Amino acid sequence: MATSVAMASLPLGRALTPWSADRRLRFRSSGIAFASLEQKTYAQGIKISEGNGGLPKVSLLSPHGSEAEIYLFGGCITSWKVSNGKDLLFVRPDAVFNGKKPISGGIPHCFPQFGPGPIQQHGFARNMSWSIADSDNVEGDPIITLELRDDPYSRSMWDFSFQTLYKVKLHSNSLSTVLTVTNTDKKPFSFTTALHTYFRASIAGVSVKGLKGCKTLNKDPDPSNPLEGKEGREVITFPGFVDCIYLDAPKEIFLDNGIGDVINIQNSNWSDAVLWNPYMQMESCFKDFVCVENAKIGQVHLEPAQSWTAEQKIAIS
Ligand SMILES: O=P(O)(O)OC[C@H]1O[C@@H](O)[C@H](O)[C@@H](O)[C@@H]1O
Repeated sequence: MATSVAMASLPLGRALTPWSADRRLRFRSSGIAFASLEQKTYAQGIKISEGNGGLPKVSLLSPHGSEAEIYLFGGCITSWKVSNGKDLLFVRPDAVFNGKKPISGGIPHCFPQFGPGPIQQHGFARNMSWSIADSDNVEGDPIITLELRDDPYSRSMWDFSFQTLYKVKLHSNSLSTVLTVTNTDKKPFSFTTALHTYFRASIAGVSVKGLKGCKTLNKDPDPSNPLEGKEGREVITFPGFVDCIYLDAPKEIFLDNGIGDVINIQNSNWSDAVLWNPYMQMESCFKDFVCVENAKIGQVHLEPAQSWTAEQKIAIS
């Protein structure tokens, strides 16, 4: 039976955005934020706790044994474990949890710019604190909806009023996310976006299937001036540096992570895909992950009050 616990957006979440050092210190020392977060009632299978660096973390726990963790800072899913306990996502060893720099790993947001472009690489959404807008439980599957709105920090880079809602649902063998961007301004805006998913992997054994025939924009060697091409391979492997955009990618692609799992990556309305492995640029960890990203590389144009939505579902067979 579906249980729904609707909550007002936490004003504190807004107050914590952007996550300046002063605010973080106040947050950590006073405990007000946690008290406020912990006092709320959440749907079954949802827990709020203090994560790395004292940052608030949402845990989703499924009765089937799967688990996910999401940091409100960046709205970043940092862990997705299926019932065998193996984490299918990867957080880089150099990741910091200081509420100032984006968390490097898991599923960071790129919004409102995939990049490169006029504002910071991958935009500011991964660098701001999201709030909890709602929680739910449908037939045992926990669901959390996070929200991000503009504030002076975002406005300093991108002067628009917006709302993004990010609904994360944990199933027994999959994790689905729905991202909705709404123009709450009086003027139109355009954006690009991506879910920059870091999958745990053994790079020598990694392959991606399903992208043959796509138009490509190869960011190697020059990310600002990508080379146009067409993917001719059924099976893409990662023998060296890879940084490539696939335009009009299919609704389903398959990742063999080289450590025993085939992950089915489905999407609706994420029109493009990105494959990235930094190879020797990240000598200490490139062997342990691959990024397979659902993206929207062409500008999404929204008139006032219009919304754009895209869904991603990652599942193991
Ligand atoms: O910001 P991060 O997590 O280090 O990722 C950077 C990489 O992200 C990828 O999505 C881009 O295609 C690369 O060009 C870029 O270098």
